[in-house]
Order: sequence, then structure tokens, then C-alpha cells
Amino acid sequence: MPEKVAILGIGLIGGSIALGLKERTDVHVIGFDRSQADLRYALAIGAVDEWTTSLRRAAEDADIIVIALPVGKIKQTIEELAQLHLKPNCIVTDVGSTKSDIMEAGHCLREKGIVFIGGHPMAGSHQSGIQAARSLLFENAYYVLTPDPETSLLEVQKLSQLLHLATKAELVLMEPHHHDRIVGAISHLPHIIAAGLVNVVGNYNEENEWFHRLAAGGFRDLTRIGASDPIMWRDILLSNRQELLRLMDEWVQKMQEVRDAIKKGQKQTIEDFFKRSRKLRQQLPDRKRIGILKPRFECFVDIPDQPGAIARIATLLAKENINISNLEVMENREEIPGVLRLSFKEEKDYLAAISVLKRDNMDVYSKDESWEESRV
Ligand SMILES: NC(=O)c1ccc[n+]([C@@H]2O[C@H](COP(=O)([O-])OP(=O)(O)OC[C@H]3O[C@@H](n4cnc5c(N)ncnc54)[C@H](O)[C@@H]3O)[C@@H](O)[C@H]2O)c1
Ligand SMILES: O=C(O)C(=O)C[C@]1(C(=O)O)C=C[C@@H](O)C=C1
Repeated sequence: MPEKVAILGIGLIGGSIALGLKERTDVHVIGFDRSQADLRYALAIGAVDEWTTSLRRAAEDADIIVIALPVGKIKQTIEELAQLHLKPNCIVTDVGSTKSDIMEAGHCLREKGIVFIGGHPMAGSHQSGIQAARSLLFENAYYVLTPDPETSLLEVQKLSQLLHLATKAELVLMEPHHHDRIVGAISHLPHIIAAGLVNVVGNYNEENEWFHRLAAGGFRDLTRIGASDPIMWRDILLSNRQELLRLMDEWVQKMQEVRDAIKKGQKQTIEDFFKRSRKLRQQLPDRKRIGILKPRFECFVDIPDQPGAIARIATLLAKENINISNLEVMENREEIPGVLRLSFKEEKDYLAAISVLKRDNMDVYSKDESWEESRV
């Protein structure tokens, strides 16, 4: 187990890893950032043991260095780290959303004999900053590592063990280009589409504000990620440029096909477009079910948007000795702000919770999809 971990960039991702490290390991965590206010906040919430705005001071006696800065800054920081005297056995990793570019930048560390293993936790939020950090942000998500073929298995294991403890995520190894191809399609392109849609509708709204007033579930569900951080996404798009150009060409072609079908009134083509999409969407694995620690039983409760509503449910269940393994306010249904997801490890707890909540006249559902059909 390493003794000292440096987190460079104590925002949403760096802060969440730091919180997990402090909550579930004994390592000493030092935070580095340009914002002293955020560093002080990180210290106050117990995410770090100490902080500094000096890269040298943060890095030079660390056993593990986690770079959690925007992608463009990660590459620059790798070069700066290569100029410092790092500990001989130090492992440097990052959390950037692209990997080929960053792995290439990592060469300068490898040339100095320092191990660099690229990383990407596959969970996050449209929010940013330490204030949004949570120690369980990555629970049950995948966490991709992209080690160089030269890196020893022992070093990969050392890093993945620590990251698993800190994040409760499932660590997987992947080749950097393969990573960028997949993540380009399932994360980067969707962010472009969401932001594009918000911008187009924003233009209409300037002429008539009813566009925003009437924006209901569909628009809101699809565009939550349109509120993400502009610097972060600028860097990601430029770093995964080749892949995104290819993906966007394909996307434009697909939209052209749908446009043609609408223009020509081709009912079957339009129907098939949605049929295939519905089938594929229903086959998507539930993120909360794929990790090592699988929450096996889940239910959803409508809660009023009032202070104390969550505490009331937690108290009700605690009084009955019902163990909740996870409790999450669902963010992606903005129009129903009070949907609480409760996860249980044991079926008896799950069944007892449903009965207690129903007895208290609460609306309880058993599944995420098909809300109407799944009322229990
Ligand atoms: N947000 C997500 O959903 C998500 C998920 C997985 C990976 N990532 C990756 O994680 C990284 C960090 O993203 P985040 O969401 O935590 O961003 P964030 O804005 O919450 O945190 C970034 C931190 O870096 C600091 N910072 C920025 N520029 C700096 C500089 N020049 N010098 C020192 N500190 C600086 C900021 O003050 C901030 O505290 C990015 O590379 C991103 O691609 C993000
Ligand atoms: O949930 C969100 O808001 C996210 O955008 C998280 C998300 C994603 O696209 O899935 C964003 C970027 C990261 O690199 C990984 C995860």
C-alpha cells in the first residue's frame, strides 16, 4: 500500500477520488490545485490531509500521483513532472477522458524511468468542482486503465488495487485507441449532440420564449449533459479529433437518411429507425448492476421536493432495521426532482422496505425503465 498520494486537480473527479481514499484507506493525501479556496474546502471536508499550490511540493515525495486536471493541462503537467525528481518507484496516472493523446505525452515520463499508466473512470457528472465531489461517485462503474505494453503487471496491480479501494469501481484494461473509439461514440459524440440541440433551441427561444417554457422531459433528459464544463469539453474534443470527425460524418449521414425518409413520407423507414433504437436502448446494461459490488435489489420512491424528505425515508427504514446499501437522488429526471433510488444487498431488506414505504403511503416503483408497468 502506498503511503502518500498526490491528487493534482482537486475538482469533481480528483476530489471524489481523494474522498474515497480518505474514507477507505490509510494513505496520506496531498491536494494540488490553482484554486486555494477549493483546496481549503477539500481540507475542510476531509478529502485531503494537506494542500499546496506548488506542483513540486505535491509530487516529489508521492508514491502515486493522480492527475485530475482538464485534458490539455494533463499533457502539460506530465511534461512538468518529467522535469522534477520524482520518487524512483512512483506511479503516475491520470483520469482524462481521452487516452491515446495522453499516453503519447506519457512517453517523456517513461523515458525517465517513471511508470505512467493512463486511466479513465467511466462515471461523472455535468457538474464540476470539489463541491460536487462524492466518495461513491464511481461505485460499480468501470474504471479503464491503459497501461503501456512495457509496464509490469505488478505495477498495474498496485495501482488498480488502490483505485478499486478508493472508488469501488471495476478496473478494466484497454488499449488507448480502442478506448478513444468507444468513448468517442458513447460519451464525446453525445455531448456534442446535446450541446448542439441546446444551442439550436436557444436560438429559437430568443425569438419566442415559449421554446424554453414548454421544454419538457424529452428535451431535458437528452440535454442534461449540455450543461457540462466548456473547458473540459473543448480539450476532450480536440484531443479525440480524428475519431470524432469520423463519428460526426456518420452521424450527419444518419440524420440525412432520417431527413430523406421524412421528406418522402417513408413510414416504414421511420418506424424501423425508432424500432431498432428502442430495442437497442432496452438492451443497455444498468450501470448500477455491472460492478464488483452489485446492488442486487433496487426500488424507486417518489419524494416531495421538501427539506427533510430523504431523511424521513432513511429514518423510517432504519427504525425497522432495514439495511440500505446505497441511496441516490436520481439526477437524470429533472422534471421529477424527487425520485430516490434505494439499493439493498438482501432481498428481505428490499421487500421489507417496500412494505414499510407503502404503509406510509409512498409511491414505490420496482424498476428504472417502464415506470408505469413496474409499480409494485
Ligand atoms: N466530469 C466528468 O464527468 C468526468 C468523468 C471522467 C473523467 N473526467 C476527466 O477528469 C478531468 C477533471 O475533470 P473534472 O470534471 O474533475 O473537472 P473540474 O473542473 O471539476 O476539476 C478540475 C480541477 O482542476 C483545477 N485546474 C484547472 N486548471 C488548472 C491549472 N492550470 N492548474 C492547477 N489546477 C487547475 C481546477 O481548479 C479544478 O479544481 C478531466 O480531464 C476530465 O476529462 C471527467
Ligand atoms: O454523467 C455525466 O454527466 C457524464 O457526462 C459522465 C461522462 C459520460 O459521458 O458518461 C462524461 C465524461 C467522462 O469522461 C465520463 C463520463
